[in-house]
Amino acid sequence: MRFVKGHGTENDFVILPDPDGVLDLAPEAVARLCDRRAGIGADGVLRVVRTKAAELDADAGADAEWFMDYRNADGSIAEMCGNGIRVFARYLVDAGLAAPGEWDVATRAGLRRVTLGASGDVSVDMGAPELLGYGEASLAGAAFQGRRVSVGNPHLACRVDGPVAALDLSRAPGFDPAVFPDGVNVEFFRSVGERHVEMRVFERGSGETRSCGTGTVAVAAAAAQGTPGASEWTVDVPGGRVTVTLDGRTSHLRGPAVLVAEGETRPGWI
Ligand SMILES: N[C@H](CCC[C@H](N)C(=O)O)C(=O)O
Repeated sequence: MRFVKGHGTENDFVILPDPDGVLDLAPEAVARLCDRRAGIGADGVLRVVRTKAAELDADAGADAEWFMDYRNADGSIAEMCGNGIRVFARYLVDAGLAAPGEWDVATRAGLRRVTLGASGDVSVDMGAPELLGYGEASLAGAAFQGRRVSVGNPHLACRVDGPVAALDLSRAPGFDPAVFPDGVNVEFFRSVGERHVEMRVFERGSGETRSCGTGTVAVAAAAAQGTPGASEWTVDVPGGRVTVTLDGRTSHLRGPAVLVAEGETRPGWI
């Protein structure tokens, strides 16, 4: 099986070109690919399939040639991946399967419009983040209050006072499954300047990652509560820096997308 390895602010992915949708990607296979010791190693898998070859609802990919089939490292399926879609778009242009410019990608959260040149950063219209009320997470017995935000996938954005580097994310944060029946990505963020935050994240299905694109949008939306009009936010994550723009109608995420390597898995390994 041919693969390409890429990352967006060190949130890394195994890209599986599958234009005709012939790969039957079982959760166990995804977990093996993502295993950082026995496999290739990644936070998730991006299967690249033409929408007409994907099992999508009739209208889901009507205006997009490509569907991003995103999987978390544990093999679970998630609705959307903000760093992943940047890497996905960069792969399509690099592989000559799409031209630089602006076009839609189909995802399980709906169409997402990407804008990219022949190289450099990628910008994505991430849709309107939905502030859904409040929730709580716990770390080592301490409770953290946060805003529940949907970016197509579920987030809990918890503001903290001290450096996020001081938090122990070696274990999953606790949360109420009655509030988050489908699980949740938990972000911890602190303001470090005007419209400038730092963040760490414990992702649903992948554990702590160096970055979470949908999470940066959730954090910017939570931090911007009450900020009138459009605002541009700088979000520092352990893996780098992204820019989130909120305009009251939708949100845009802009950041790097790097292709690192490509190869073939050994026959019979997966
Ligand atoms: N773990 C997330 C999906 C990946 C999100 C993250 N890698 C991003 O860049 O948005 C979830 O289960 O909703």
